[in-house]
Amino acid sequence: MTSGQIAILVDHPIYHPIFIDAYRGNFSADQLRAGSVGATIAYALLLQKISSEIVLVDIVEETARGQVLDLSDAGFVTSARIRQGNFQEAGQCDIVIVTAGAKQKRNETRVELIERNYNILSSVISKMKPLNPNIILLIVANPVDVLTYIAQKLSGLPKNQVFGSGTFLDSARLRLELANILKVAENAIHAYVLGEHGDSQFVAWSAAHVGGKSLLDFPEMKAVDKENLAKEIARKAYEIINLKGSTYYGIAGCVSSLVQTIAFDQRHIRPLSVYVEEFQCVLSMPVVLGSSGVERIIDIYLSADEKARLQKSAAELSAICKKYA
Ligand SMILES: NC(=O)C1=CN([C@@H]2O[C@H](COP(=O)(O)OP(=O)(O)OC[C@H]3O[C@@H](n4cnc5c(N)ncnc54)[C@H](O)[C@@H]3O)[C@@H](O)[C@H]2O)C=CC1
Ligand SMILES: CC(=O)C(=O)O
Repeated sequence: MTSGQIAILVDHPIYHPIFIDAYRGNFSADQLRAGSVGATIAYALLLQKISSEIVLVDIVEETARGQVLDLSDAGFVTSARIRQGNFQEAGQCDIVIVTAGAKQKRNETRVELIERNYNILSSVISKMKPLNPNIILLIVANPVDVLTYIAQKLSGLPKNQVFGSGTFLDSARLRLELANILKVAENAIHAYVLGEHGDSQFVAWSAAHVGGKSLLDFPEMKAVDKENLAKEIARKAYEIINLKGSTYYGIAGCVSSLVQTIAFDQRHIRPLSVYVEEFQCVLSMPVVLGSSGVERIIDIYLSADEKARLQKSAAELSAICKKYA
C-alpha cells in the first residue's frame, strides 16, 4: 500500500434498521430520523460542523439510543451535541429531515413503497404537531416526490417550507460520470437529472454546461451513448441495493450539503422535489434554496424531447398523487 492509502476491512455486511428524526442546527434547531440513512446523515452533519445540536428520534427507541451513543463517540471532532429526542421536540426544530420509512427490497421500485410509507409519514407528522410555523420539512424517505406532496398536505405548511431531496442524488451520480468523461471537477459541471426520483427521471442534456460551454459541444460527448448513460444513472440505486442491501452515503452527502445551504442562506441551485403548479404534483426542478426553504423554481430550457419526458414523469406522479389529494 502506498502512503496516503487507507484500507478499511469489514468482516460482514451490516443490514440493520436505524433511523433519525431530529437535527438541531446552530441557528436553532433541525431534525431527522434514525435508520441507516438518518444515522449517516447525522454523521455527515457532525463532520461538517454546521450544527450545534442534532436530535435523533426513532419509533424504536433502542435504535435511536444506540445511534446516539455510537455517534457521540465521534463528537470530539465537532462542537455539535447529539442526543435522543421525541416527536414533540422534533416539531419545534428548524429543520426536520424525514428518513423514516421502508426501503426498497431488491428490484422493488420506489413507488411500490407508497402504502407503507404513507402510513409512517402521516403518523410522524401528526405526532410532531403543533409544528413550529417556520419549520423546514426535508423529505428523504421514498417515494420522495409523492411523500413530499403528502407532507405538504398533512403539515399545512407553506409549500416552500416542505420539499424533498428529489433528483439531487441522481444529478450527483450524473456529474460523477461526466467528470470522469471530461476530466474536470464535478462542481464545474452544471447538469441536472429532473422529474421523478425514480424510473421516469430524465437528463436535461440541452441545458447542461461546463465552464460556460454547452456540455453537448464537448468532443468527448460525441462518443457517449447518452440514452444508456441516463439509464445507468437511473439504475444505480438498484445496482447498489442488489450488491449491499441499501444506499446511504450518497444521500447523506446530498442532505448535509442541503442543510448547509439552508443554514447559511447560500442560495445554491439544486434539483429538488417541489410542487409544480403546471402539473399539480411534486417532482424535481432546479430551485434556489435559502434559509426559508425554496425561494423559486428556475424555468430551465428543455428541448422538445426533454419537455415530453418531463410531462411523462409528471403524468405518472400526478396519477399517484391524486389518490392522496
Ligand atoms: N431520497 C433518496 O435519495 C433516498 C431515500 N432513501 C429512503 O430512505 C428511507 C430509509 O431508508 P434506510 O434508512 O435505509 O432504512 P432503515 O430500515 O435503515 O431505516 C428506516 C427506519 O424507519 C423507522 N420506522 C419504521 N416505521 C416507523 C414509524 N411508523 N415511525 C417512525 N419510524 C419508523 C425504522 O425504525 C427504521 O429505523 C427509505 O424509504 C429509503 O427508500 C434511501 C436512500 C436514498
Ligand atoms: C434508494 C434511493 O432512492 C437512491 O439511492 O437513489
